Amino acid sequence: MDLLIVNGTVLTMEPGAKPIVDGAVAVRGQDIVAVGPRESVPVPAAKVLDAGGGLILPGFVNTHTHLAMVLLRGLADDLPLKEWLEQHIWPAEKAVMDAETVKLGTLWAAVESLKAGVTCVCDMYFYAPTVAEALEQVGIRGVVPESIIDFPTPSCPSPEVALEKQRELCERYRQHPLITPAVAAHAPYSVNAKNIAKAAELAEEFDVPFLIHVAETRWEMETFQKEKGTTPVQYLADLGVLSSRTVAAHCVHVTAEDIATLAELGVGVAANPVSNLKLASGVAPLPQMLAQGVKVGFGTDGAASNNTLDLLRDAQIAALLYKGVTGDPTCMPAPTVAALLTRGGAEVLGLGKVVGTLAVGKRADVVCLATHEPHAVPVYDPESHLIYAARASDVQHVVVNGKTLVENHKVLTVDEDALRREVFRLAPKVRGAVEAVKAKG
Ligand SMILES: CSC[C@H]1O[C@@H](n2cnc3c(O)ncnc32)[C@H](O)[C@@H]1O
Ligand SMILES: [Zn+2]
Repeated sequence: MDLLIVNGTVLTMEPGAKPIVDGAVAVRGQDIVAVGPRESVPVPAAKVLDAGGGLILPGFVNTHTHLAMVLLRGLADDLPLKEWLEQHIWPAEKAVMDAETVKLGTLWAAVESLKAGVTCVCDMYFYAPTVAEALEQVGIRGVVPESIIDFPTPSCPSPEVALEKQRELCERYRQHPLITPAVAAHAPYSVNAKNIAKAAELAEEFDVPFLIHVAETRWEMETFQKEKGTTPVQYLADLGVLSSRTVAAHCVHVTAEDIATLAELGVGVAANPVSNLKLASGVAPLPQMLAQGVKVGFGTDGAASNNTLDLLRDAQIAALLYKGVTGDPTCMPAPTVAALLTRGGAEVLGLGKVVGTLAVGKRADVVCLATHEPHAVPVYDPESHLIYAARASDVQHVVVNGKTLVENHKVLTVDEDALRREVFRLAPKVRGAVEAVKAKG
């Protein structure tokens, strides 16, 4: 055996499975080869990870983020989405996001993600090959698209170039163990129908995820109703671009008919509760979506609107938020939320057969969560603990694709201190560049 993870309660997150007290997970190469009570799991192993009596569970799956935007964290707060994007974020990206900056931002974001228990990220940004290179360097699993918008982006002077780059990426990364190539179109209000259709066709041709922001704000919903006489979801459905490979980020402003359409077409929804709250975009009707059988996972969105990549925090806030808005304490119970954080996210990304639960034959993406700090003692119910008490800082060990990437809170694959120094060095330049752009008007 290559790796044995022992001395913890195993939460497999397989549907209906009970926690395994004093359980173990055995790993050979990239794969889980045994999960069960300690005495049932084969020994010896080349390496043993001791979970210290805590929890052993699948890594969290971040279904929607913009990794390199960690470099814009806290640069524009307390604004609505449209003003935030058009007057602050897009000018900032234009000024600073070259390939080198995206590489640094993505490395830093991957470190933040791993240390928060996230083993799989679905990015949506620019310079996809650079993003993929950074994720491989850290060792985290990723869905990586090149993104199309109807205006020049930091990596593509035109939508045509973006489409070419999307094709090259899909060809280069098919069959990669960690990187799933993908195609992204920014949103139905920023990409015209022809380009959305071309991007979706490419995703279909390569059978890769198709990512798009959908129905994030009231403005988007009202604009579509006024100008096209339909909702953003129906507009995309009528274009024929929604399918089981679609990852629709947000879906805050959706009608009952939209929810039925999302369910019928097998669309995955990446819900971003914290970003939606911070930008005052609204609250996505997740309980209704789940009741109708829509696939749902959680996303942080970028760190410029969250302002962290702590996906556990998104799940925990969601668990409380829906109780608050419905007045029903049984709404979004801990087991449901824990499932969305892991298995649900994997299903949204089309990776449900690969990761999302601890099961024999799946890749070993595993998190060990310490439960000895005062806020974590005692633990009666592991799922309750995860959703109502645990903190990202409890993440002790992280394994991705069978490789130990974090051991005793330390990232092993990259030099965190050196990256921190580089980010500190870059931050004043980012601030300066953004202020210069704003001063120009
Ligand atoms: C082509 S995707 C990257 C693009 O999206 C921008 N972005 C970041 N967060 C959001 C959001 O919540 N809604 C819409 N667009 C967003 C990001 O700044 C990049 O320009
Ligand atoms: Zn987003």
